[in-house]
Amino acid sequence: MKFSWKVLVLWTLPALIIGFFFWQGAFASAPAEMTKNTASTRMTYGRFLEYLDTGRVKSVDLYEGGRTAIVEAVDPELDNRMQRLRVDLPYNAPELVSRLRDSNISFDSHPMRNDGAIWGLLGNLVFPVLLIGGLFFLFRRSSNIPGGPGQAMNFGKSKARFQMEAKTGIKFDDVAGIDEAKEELQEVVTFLKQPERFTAVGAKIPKGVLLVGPPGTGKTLLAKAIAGEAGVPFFSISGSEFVEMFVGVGASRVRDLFKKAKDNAPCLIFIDEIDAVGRQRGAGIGGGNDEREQTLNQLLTEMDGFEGNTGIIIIAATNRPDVLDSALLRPGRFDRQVIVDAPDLKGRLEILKVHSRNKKLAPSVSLEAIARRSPGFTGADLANLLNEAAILTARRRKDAITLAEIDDAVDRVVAGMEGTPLVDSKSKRLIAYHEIGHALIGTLVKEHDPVQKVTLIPRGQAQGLTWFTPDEEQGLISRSQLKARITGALGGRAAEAEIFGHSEITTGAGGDLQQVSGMARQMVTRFGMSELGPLSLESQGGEVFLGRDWMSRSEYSESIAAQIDAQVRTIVAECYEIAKQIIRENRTVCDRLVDLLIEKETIDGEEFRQIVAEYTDLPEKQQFVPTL
Ligand SMILES: Nc1ncnc2c1ncn2[C@@H]1O[C@H](COP(=O)(O)OP(=O)(O)OP(=O)(O)O)[C@@H](O)[C@H]1O
Ligand SMILES: [Zn+2]
Repeated sequence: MKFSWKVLVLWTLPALIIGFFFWQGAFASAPAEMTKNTASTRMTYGRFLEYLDTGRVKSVDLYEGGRTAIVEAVDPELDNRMQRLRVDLPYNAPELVSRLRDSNISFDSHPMRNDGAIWGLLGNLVFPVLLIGGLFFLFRRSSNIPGGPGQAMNFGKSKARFQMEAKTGIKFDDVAGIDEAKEELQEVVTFLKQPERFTAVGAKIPKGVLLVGPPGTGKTLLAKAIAGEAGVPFFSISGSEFVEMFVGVGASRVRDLFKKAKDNAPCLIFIDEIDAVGRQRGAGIGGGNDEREQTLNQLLTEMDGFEGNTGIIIIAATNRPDVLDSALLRPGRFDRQVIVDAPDLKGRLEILKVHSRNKKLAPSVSLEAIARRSPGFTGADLANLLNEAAILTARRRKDAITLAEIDDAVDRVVAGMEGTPLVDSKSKRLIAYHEIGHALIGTLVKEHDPVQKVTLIPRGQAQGLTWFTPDEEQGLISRSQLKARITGALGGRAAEAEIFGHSEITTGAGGDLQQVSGMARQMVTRFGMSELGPLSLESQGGEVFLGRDWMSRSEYSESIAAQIDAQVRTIVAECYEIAKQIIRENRTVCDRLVDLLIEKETIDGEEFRQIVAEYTDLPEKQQFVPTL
């Protein structure tokens, strides 16, 4: 943190104040009773009751919240002399207290010895706490003057956790690569800016739009751009923040949010992750979640409670539209859906243009090459990629980002941080065979995507990696392509088993097998590519289609489940056999590639294919591979 007087004053002043009151509190109420609260002789509780019954007790003083009594009693064994005795009482003896009150024994109850000091201290703390609270509030206020450009204001963390930005400062130009979504939402800007145009001809302005798409595709950004273009305030909250532990809190947050929004209309409300509150009611584990349902009901009520021309538009985002309660999607609520998907090649190029505006790129770097190198990247990934590349450039003390940094940044975004390679050892050899297994099968199976590079440099969780260049914008995927992918993914395990023997296979294939099972299962249940025929048997969420409704997996018959499992197993077994066979038949080139990989740590796709081609014919598709 940078040094500033404001911070110094804000922290030291309260500290001094607290210190002062502690010091004062500790002395202020050192009680005078301390002297009375002592007695050297103890008496058991039973004895005390006996004394009480026989009328020997003259006075009782309770201390320490009723846990200790100092009793004055006459002791017959000591010539009826008065004695001060200390009795430890069983905690909280209310009958005793009422009995003493009703008797004519002198009875008093004192705050405990330290009670006095503690209460005094607490009493004295209330003031400084209020003072500090006030100071912080002032500080927050002064640094968050509403209306400042792009300023986020958090309305009282404890109550409504929504953010408000008076001006988002984001324009449609800042959002790229999702042109269709932008076009559809252009109209929303007009709803906010000129509602008269619609109401004049009797059109009902929609209240809610649902943005559907995977994380990081720019849904939040798009919503902010709408607010920015329309020049209206932007309220945002995440669905997960609505739902709290305490029943009723979520509903009251919804109420607060809409109240604030109405006060600031025209404006835009953005609810991220709406599926967190908007799941189908009564579908939760154990019959549902009262708090969530209450929150959802409040949201529905609020949405019904205002007219479309009030100037409030609600935009919600989710990547699971299928789990949403159908009440949310009815007319008058989120009745418009806009898909915000991961960008295609052209889209990625556009996004890269936006995010490279303020970055220094070497002339040799073409954004198009980066776009080609990053299939499947979302807008957030691309922004992250360029930033990582810039960080690497700075670390390497270069003055512009070159292809080397882009390349490393891609690997980093996809697979995580680079680790230190293993020294030559048996396990390094095994990993090399595993990766070469993937790459070799990827190269020799006809329908597989070409190898981009194989490396033994660990990244993230992986000890080695094989990269493939996916067929750009391929669209539909055929059954044989899926089987080729499964075979390739099994290549690592197949090589381990063929070379080192079944007893030496390792956990390194765990991730591969997960992918394999996922793909094979989808072939059977989603794409109707097995002997079970062209049937959709399972939704993405793991639900199963039976007759008219989607049901959870446990609801369909054991026999269907068994048939699905058998089909999945057949596909995987078949692919695994092919993979092992390819390794067996190409053992010589496999060994040579492993030696080379251990020596060089990385082999690029072109070199890899050249070496393989010396031993065997490459399938046609693999012979001409565009490189970056
Ligand atoms: N289409 C895009 N154009 C430009 N930048 C984008 C785009 N998509 C994402 N980004 C960048 O990624 C960041 C994160 O995106 P954003 O938060 O909008 O994604 P999201 O879809 O809302 O994700 P989530 O569902 O995880 O909230 C943005 O701030 C922006 O820098
Ligand atoms: Zn693997």
